[in-house]
Amino acid sequence: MLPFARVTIIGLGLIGSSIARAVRAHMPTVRLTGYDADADVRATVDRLQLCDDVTESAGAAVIDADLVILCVPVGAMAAAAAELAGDLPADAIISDVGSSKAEVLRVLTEALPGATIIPAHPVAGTERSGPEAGFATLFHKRWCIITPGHGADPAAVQRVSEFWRRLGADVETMAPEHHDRVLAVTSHLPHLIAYTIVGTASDLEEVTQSEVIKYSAGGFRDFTRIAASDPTMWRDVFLTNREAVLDMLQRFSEDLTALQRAIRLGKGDDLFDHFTRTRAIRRGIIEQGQDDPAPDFGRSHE
Ligand SMILES: NC(=O)C1=CN([C@@H]2O[C@H](COP(=O)(O)OP(=O)(O)OC[C@H]3O[C@@H](n4cnc5c(N)ncnc54)[C@H](O)[C@@H]3O)[C@@H](O)[C@H]2O)C=CC1
Ligand SMILES: O=C(O)C(=O)Cc1ccc(O)cc1
Repeated sequence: MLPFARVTIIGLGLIGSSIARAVRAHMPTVRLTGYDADADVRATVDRLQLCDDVTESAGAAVIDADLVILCVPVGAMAAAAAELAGDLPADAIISDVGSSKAEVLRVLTEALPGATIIPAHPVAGTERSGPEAGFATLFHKRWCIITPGHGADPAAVQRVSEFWRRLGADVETMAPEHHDRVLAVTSHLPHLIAYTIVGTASDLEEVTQSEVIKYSAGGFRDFTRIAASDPTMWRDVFLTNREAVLDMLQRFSEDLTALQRAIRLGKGDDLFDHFTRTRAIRRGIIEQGQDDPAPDFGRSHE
């Protein structure tokens, strides 16, 4: 049996439109309703026929939903929830796909008192945004982390887990605070480093922009892809996962300083040992079948 019959997606950008496409592909009988605050996005979703209905308000979109998924930037979750609060059916489950979880659970609980809130984070995406960037296979064999709060209804957690499994994801359940620490080091800090290094390279006086582009070897090219990620989305991630990111950043700075010192003092053995340890970590990731699908993930859909 399908976990949900009527699914509403609020926010029809990369992730929302990918969910719509994946629902169409894997659960074609589900009735899909969508709403986006941006009229151009609504028109695009209509043209691409990604939903059965695209409404003119958030309230109209949720009126008979049994699952509502908020796919807006994490800084817009509170406003999106407040907008639909008056029309959310009492038995509906509300979920989201935000990249940070504790703060989102807090604002959703505040905006929707008494609602069944089961947050989730599909750990799958690209640097692109908008409804045309989405694709149906985005979640295939990628993790989706469900982060229920204390006392969440286990049956509701099961239904949301089953929904994501049907979209092709592997599902794990985790406390929101633990999620935020794990993702701070595996996703948020790497994005911050990419944003930094691309800025550093472009600010160099003695190296021209065209040299940076022309001679960007593999490593730097990968950073430029990550640093092209959506500014609104990432601003919100850093502001809503502040403590965990600052803690990981502190540890990272200390480790960077240790490497800096090893270079300055010519301690080749220290550098070699460090690089040997990190090479083993990469090999472990590949052996577990969790390799990055490709730095150009998603481009084949352009
Ligand atoms: N981009 C990625 O790789 C991933 C993003 N996420 C999370 O997914 C969420 C959405 O990200 P994307 O789809 O990449 O962003 P996007 O920018 O492609 O789409 C967001 C959409 O939300 C709409 N929106 C903003 N405020 C709204 C509101 N109050 N009501 C209705 N619609 C509103 C925007 O008009 C836009 O169309 C974010 O919370 C992000 O942290 C999660 C996994 C991966
Ligand atoms: O494009 C990439 O490499 C990503 O890391 C995509 C991504 C961005 C945000 C998330 O919360 C999850 C995945």
